Amino acid sequence: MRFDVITLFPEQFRILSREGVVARALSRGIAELRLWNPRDFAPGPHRRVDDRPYGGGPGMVMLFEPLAAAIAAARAASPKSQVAYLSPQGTRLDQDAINDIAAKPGWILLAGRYEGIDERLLERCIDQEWSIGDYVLSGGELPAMVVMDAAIRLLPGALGHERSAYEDSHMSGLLDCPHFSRPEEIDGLRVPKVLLSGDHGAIARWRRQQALGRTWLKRPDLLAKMTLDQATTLDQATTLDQEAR
Ligand SMILES: CN1CCN(C(=O)c2nonc2N)CC1
Repeated sequence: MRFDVITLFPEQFRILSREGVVARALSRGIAELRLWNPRDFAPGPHRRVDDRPYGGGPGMVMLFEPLAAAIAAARAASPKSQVAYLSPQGTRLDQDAINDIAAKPGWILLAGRYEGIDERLLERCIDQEWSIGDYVLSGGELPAMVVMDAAIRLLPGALGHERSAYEDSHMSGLLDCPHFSRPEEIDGLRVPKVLLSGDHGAIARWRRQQALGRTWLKRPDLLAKMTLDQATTLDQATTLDQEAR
């Protein structure tokens, strides 16, 4: 899977290639990342990438021409990729959306800055607009990294234990179950006995019950979204899990 990111701050993306799941996926060729700086596509000696907004008002707007040229160059390099702009006005991303994103061959992510981009880019050059949440950040770089992290970890081979991605929160439509590790007791707080029993069926049932209970208490909206067939799939997965262990 390939990501092309259009950003005025390519250095920010160094963190992705340093350590962790994404860095490992990049080093193994499971995912690719190429960065495009609009300033390299800005004409004239000053290579302007922003200017004042028509109609007045605070801040600056990113200019159409350099971004359109950078998008065209990225499209030429990644012809199978669609273009997505990260912004608070975009479609709010959830795990289902990330699953769909991860199923595509690649994405060109436009990370905006300042007050935003010239609106005509959305009409002429951008295929999708995504938001990572209803709050305003200082730029689109962190949202782009959030999308890359969430999608790349789903790719085959990206995580050590293939099933981990499936068992994570939200993958099954539920919140995650509680996790415990050594020691068995901390300040009178003991690890649930079932987790020490070695009975994998009982452990799987306990974990599913905990996930359902937590979701009911913390995010009942997720349960409302969950269809009966998903719940059945969850049961089947758990049964398969039991048989496999
Ligand atoms: C121009 N720039 C404004 C700030 N921004 C966001 O707040 C954002 N992006 O994706 N989800 C979000 N929330 C990115 C774009």
